[in-house]
Amino acid sequence: MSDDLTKEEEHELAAVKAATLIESLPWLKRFSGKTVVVKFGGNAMVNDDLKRAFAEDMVYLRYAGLHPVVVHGGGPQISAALKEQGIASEFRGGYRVTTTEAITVVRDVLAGEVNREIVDLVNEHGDGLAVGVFGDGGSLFTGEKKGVVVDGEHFDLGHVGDITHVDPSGVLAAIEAGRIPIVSSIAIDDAHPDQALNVNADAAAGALAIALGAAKLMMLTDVPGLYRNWPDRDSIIDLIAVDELRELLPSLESGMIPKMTACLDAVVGGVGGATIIDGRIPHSILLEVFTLRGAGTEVIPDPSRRTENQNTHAEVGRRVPESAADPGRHAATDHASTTPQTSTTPQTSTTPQTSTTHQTSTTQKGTEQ
Ligand SMILES: Nc1ncnc2c1ncn2[C@@H]1O[C@H](COP(=O)(O)OP(=O)(O)O)[C@@H](O)[C@H]1O
Ligand SMILES: CC(=O)N[C@@H](CCC(=O)OP(=O)(O)O)C(=O)O
Repeated sequence: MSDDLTKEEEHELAAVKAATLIESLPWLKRFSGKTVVVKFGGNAMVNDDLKRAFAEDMVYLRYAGLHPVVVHGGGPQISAALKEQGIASEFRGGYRVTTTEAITVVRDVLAGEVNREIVDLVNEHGDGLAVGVFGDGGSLFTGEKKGVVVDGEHFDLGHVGDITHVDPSGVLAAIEAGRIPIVSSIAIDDAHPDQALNVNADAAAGALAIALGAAKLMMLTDVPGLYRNWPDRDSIIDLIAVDELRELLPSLESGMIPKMTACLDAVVGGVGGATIIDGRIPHSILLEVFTLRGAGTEVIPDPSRRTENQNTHAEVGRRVPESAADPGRHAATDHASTTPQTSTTPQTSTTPQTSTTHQTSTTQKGTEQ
């Protein structure tokens, strides 16, 4: 403890630390032995201190008895590589238009550079626990091409796809071996199995969380959470049930569209809860998992549709508004099971998403990140 502190201050500080530790007890009990999927976005990867804090968090979760699975993005890193090679890159409705020339770069950056970097980082703190898994290896992700409708106009996105099939056996084997899988968001194109598809990393994290029957999905990003009226900073949402999110979805912009769609699909698909977290705050994952208040915006199931896996929030009384925490209705289990879904189709979306045409967006992500 600091020499500058009085004895009384030292005792107070110790009491705060003890209170923080003991606050984590219900969450340790709740999540120990459970799988949590963490989406690590490219925007959260630009700072070395944050990357190190993220790696420490993954190792901490593992040693606390949870099974973290990382799905990473790499949007800014892909943009930089494409620019360096003089390949044009633009976004439509939150998705990168990916030409035949670009898909090779996308795969090289995600599976080569970014995946290896995260594996190395986690291994620095975690005694070799991390293992890299490529989405298009061992048929983890299979997908089909998708297009997007923006302002009523249909756009071809090239080698971009939705995941239609997840085979999580490789990831499950890694989890069972006590490892931390680090997964890149590339899929095999079902129509052309020798070709890769560029899959939005949020969508990949959501699909994997469903297939693993995860207790939680956490998405690290560069804002404190979801804003009802973006960019009005007073409109941050702490907790949102899927019905309300479904209504809000058409008003969202750019990168928030795939992110919130993935959260919605994950929770509808049986994942315990999905949270958007500010990745710019060091150790925000630990705050989300182990504190009563949590962090960011949490998406929860509608009360009448909760599964056993999804009772956690209401039971512990965390952030749940009265309307969403109707204890009389918790037992209802009218949809997805809590057991790992293996090779079934994970996209149980009730959002305005189809396999070929995605959510209409009123605005577009810029041509370069
Ligand atoms: N309603 C909203 N609430 C919060 N952020 C929003 C909203 N609508 C659009 N955004 C934008 O979405 C961005 C996050 O998406 P994205 O850039 O794809 O993140 P990441 O790279 O972390 O996946 C934010 O930085 C913000 O600019
Ligand atoms: C289709 C599509 O847009 N794919 C994304 C994949 C990477 C990603 O999602 O990275 P972030 O999570 O860092 O944004 C892209 O090419 O940028």
